[in-house]
Amino acid sequence: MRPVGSKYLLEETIGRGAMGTVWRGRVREDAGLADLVPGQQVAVKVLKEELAADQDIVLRFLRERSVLLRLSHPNIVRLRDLVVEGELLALVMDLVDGPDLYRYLRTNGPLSPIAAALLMAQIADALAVSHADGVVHRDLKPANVLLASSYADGQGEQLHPMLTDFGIARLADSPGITRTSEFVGTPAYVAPESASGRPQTSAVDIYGAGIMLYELVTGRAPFQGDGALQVLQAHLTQEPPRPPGMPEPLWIVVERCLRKDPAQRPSATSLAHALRVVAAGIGVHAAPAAVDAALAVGALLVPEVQPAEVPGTGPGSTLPGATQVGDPTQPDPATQLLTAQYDPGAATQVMPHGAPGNGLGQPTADPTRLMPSSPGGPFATPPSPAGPPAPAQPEAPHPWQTQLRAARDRNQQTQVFAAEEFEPPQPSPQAYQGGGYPGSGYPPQGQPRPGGYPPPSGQRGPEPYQGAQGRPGYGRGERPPVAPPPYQSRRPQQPPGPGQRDPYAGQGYAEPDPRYSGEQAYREPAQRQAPPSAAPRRPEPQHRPEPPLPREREPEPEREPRPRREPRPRSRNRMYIPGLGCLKGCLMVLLILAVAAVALWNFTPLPRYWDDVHSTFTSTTTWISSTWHSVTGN
Ligand SMILES: Nc1ncnc2c1ncn2[C@@H]1O[C@H](COP(=O)(O)OP(=O)(O)OP(=O)(O)O)[C@@H](O)[C@H]1O
Repeated sequence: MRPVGSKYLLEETIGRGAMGTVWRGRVREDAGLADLVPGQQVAVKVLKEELAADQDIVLRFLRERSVLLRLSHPNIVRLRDLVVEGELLALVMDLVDGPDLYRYLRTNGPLSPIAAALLMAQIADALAVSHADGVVHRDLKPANVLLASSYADGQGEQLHPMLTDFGIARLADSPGITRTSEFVGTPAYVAPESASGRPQTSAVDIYGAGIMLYELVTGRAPFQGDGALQVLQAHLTQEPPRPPGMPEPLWIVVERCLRKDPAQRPSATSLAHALRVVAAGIGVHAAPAAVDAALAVGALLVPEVQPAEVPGTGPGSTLPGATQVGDPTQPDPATQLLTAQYDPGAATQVMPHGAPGNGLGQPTADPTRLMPSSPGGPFATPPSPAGPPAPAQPEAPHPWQTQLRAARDRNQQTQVFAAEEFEPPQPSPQAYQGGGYPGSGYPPQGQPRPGGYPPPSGQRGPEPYQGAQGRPGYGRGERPPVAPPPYQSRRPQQPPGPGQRDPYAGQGYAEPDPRYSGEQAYREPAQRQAPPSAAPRRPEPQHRPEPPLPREREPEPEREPRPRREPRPRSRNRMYIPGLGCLKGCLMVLLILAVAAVALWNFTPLPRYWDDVHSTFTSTTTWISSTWHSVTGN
């Protein structure tokens, strides 16, 4: 075990991201902390050494310490401590026992519109609190939403979304790491103003929430592209396509969140409220008033009066000579980057705003130098559009690369890797062909990914990460199996019986069957197992119980028509007589019985026994008749 500061011990790696390595750790017995118990498990994010070695980041880390530490909300992963020790910079936070939303979606497929709305409403709650405190997340994406297991009486396991990585994007936003022409973010979720170097406000988080909402329901982000810059350009120039099957009220919310003009996006508070109204009004059992309220949701989406600003962004960061997207005098960046591959699930990137002529409004920055990537990878340098190619120079390693290499050589325990080493394994688009979401890599709704998390909570066996044991042996890409949450649930067919309370009446989502717990309660009756005698309980529920987020009832999947039965092939025997098969069998049985009878009669003492029985019978009847005659006298 490795000490971090004087208060924590690192036990093992949980996962790795772009900014550092996340460890499962423990509070030391002699730590003497007010709000953490000795021995309590924590998650410790050890930032990469180059971040820790950056004076500017350390200063910002310390300056923002108090605001980040006081961010407290049931849907925010609580930051407990910031440790600065020599060249080590670490964030200590609550350990969350569950998968992140990105992994969850990849395993279980998209959510129903109601479940997605209710989940995002909770994320919007978290954003409302942080925006009120002046903290903009700036890197909203499913990988930054952790799903904590919680146990509520009679409801089994539920997954509770918690937003993490507040302030991290800002830490990486240091001149030592990024240049004025770069930003931190994940291309699929980046707001147009971030992509083009305009001032950023809390509205960038609302944009990220809109992208996430779209993705939760459809399984794919609205703006796609082969290269990162293509995706960024799509954010700037394309309108999001309305996905088929998305309920009108939910689409109204998504569309408003994805407005190019940040001033037209709703505040986090109004977004949370609107999403709950939508969730209540789009279910199959929604009351007419709830349906009407959901259709009028547009009126609830009011912009923030004074949005929190992201310091250091804005006109100052747009350097002279920058070109704008859509500038007809400049070559199209998309065509420059057609060969670059783009991974929508990739980790947070430090991205260039653009090279001359890339149309993204920023001057030269060699993308390959920022986050070292494999040749032809996400940030491969586009071919220079203008002038003859410069003579090939052996490329000097970027300071980051040098530092990373040195860090790896120096320190085996706190592992620091180059970005390309963290790439999570991506399912091939073919993996789920034949259903689901083309190109998303997600399995079809409700269908677990091969080798994914095993269903359901009732069948979940003892797991190595339960209770105080933590999650030994699981790194990024090796998260322990987690049962699907009630988001996957279905509404039971029967209404609640007499005297049974319907806890979800009027909310448009399912009533659980009280005889069952957890996911079982929301299954179709035919799919349920026998009711358990008692719902298993965890000794210490970690989070406040949330109402389950069941799926609305989905239409029965269309059954494939039965293949026409081929007529039975006729016997090749031309003398075929219908029914003879049966007759033959009967005759054969009779023959066997006859042979057996003859054999019995001839080769066993049966005839003798028969004679004995016969004579006994005859003498008995003779005796009975003579006795009768003597009694009656005739
Ligand atoms: N508080 C926590 N409790 C439990 N697991 C965590 C916690 N924070 C992060 N993790 C896990 O650690 C892994 C790495 O997280 P990290 O935030 O570093 O990377 P990321 O979010 O996947 O990528 P990025 O760096 O781009 O944000 C993820 O699998 C995440 O689920």
